[in-house]
Amino acid sequence: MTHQPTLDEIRKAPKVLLHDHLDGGVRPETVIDLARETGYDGLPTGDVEELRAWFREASDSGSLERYLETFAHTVGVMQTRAALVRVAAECAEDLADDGVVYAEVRYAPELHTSGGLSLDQVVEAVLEGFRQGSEGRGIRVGALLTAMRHQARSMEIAELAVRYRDVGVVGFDIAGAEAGYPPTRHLDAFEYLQRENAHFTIHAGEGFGLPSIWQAIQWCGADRLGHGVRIIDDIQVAEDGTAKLGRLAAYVRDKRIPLEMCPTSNLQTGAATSLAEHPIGLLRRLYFRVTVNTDNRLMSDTSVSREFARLVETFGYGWDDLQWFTVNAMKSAFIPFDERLALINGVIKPGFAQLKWQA
Ligand SMILES: O=c1[nH]cnc2c1ncn2[C@H]1C[C@H](O)[C@@H](CO)O1
Ligand SMILES: [Zn+2]
Repeated sequence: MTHQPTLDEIRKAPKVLLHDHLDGGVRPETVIDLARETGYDGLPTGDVEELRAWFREASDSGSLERYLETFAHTVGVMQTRAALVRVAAECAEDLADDGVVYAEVRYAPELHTSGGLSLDQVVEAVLEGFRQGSEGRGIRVGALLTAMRHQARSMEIAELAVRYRDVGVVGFDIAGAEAGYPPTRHLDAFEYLQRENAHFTIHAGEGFGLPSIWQAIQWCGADRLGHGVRIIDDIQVAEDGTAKLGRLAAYVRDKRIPLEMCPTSNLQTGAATSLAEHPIGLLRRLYFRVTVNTDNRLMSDTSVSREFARLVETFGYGWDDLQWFTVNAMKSAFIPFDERLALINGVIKPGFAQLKWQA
């Protein structure tokens, strides 16, 4: 290994993204275009660069609740079929340009019906956009349907996810403010999904701590954890660096439960204080099944490559670490085993081997 991977080299690596919100990754210029086309008049500015900076700064609030307020503007312009097709197509294009070869992109269908679309029409529009944007670009994009945890539509959304599972929807999720809205509030939806042999992840351990993670896994049966950073509260590190895992942390590691970590987003919402102190460093050292994600590319002005580059800079990671995160993510995807394996052996490993050879 001669030098640390640079951002340009990382962009060329075949990457996998499991946690990315469609309404958190809209291009600023598209937000402005769509606002004009759909008559949305709530934007803080009509200038592309100012709007890009506004999202980044307004999201730096240190609170998940305030961070989520910025979504009013993206959701506000995503209320027509044409807008949803465009945003989804551009999402697939942007991820492919960043070198992502497999992505699971999530959004909440219930937030996109105020212009008169039905839930089914919302799902069909987004799938069409992913299809258009992926075509010929060497990327596969699956959808995760999110239910908002403060609302009461999770069963309906879970049924929607099952209905569309053979045509591009690969799983289910709950998102929104975590404190006060525990995962068990949606237990019926999770039990339904389990009976249907369907996959789901749960945002847990981001804006709230261990009880949320415990419920997500032990009551609801989550396959993966969105963020999960607060699992760190169940790990004690002695002065000599040795770590003692509590029962929940040990369970998460032993069962290889994937953690969808989103470092930059966590700094903005206050889930972590600095990148150097971000739990990802310890969790990677302890071989938890860590994956690296963007959460919201617009709000965090980021990409998978940039998240990787920041980790390289902070923790001194090399190609082997980046490949490890990537293989972890591919193993944790919600598509069938044989398809995951084909991507690992046919795309990811050869891609990283070439970059390592060139380094
Ligand atoms: O990091 C997050 N935690 C909880 N909820 C989130 C996060 N990022 C986005 N959301 C919410 C806001 C979006 O409107 C919704 C669906 O993508 O999910
Ligand atoms: Zn998220």
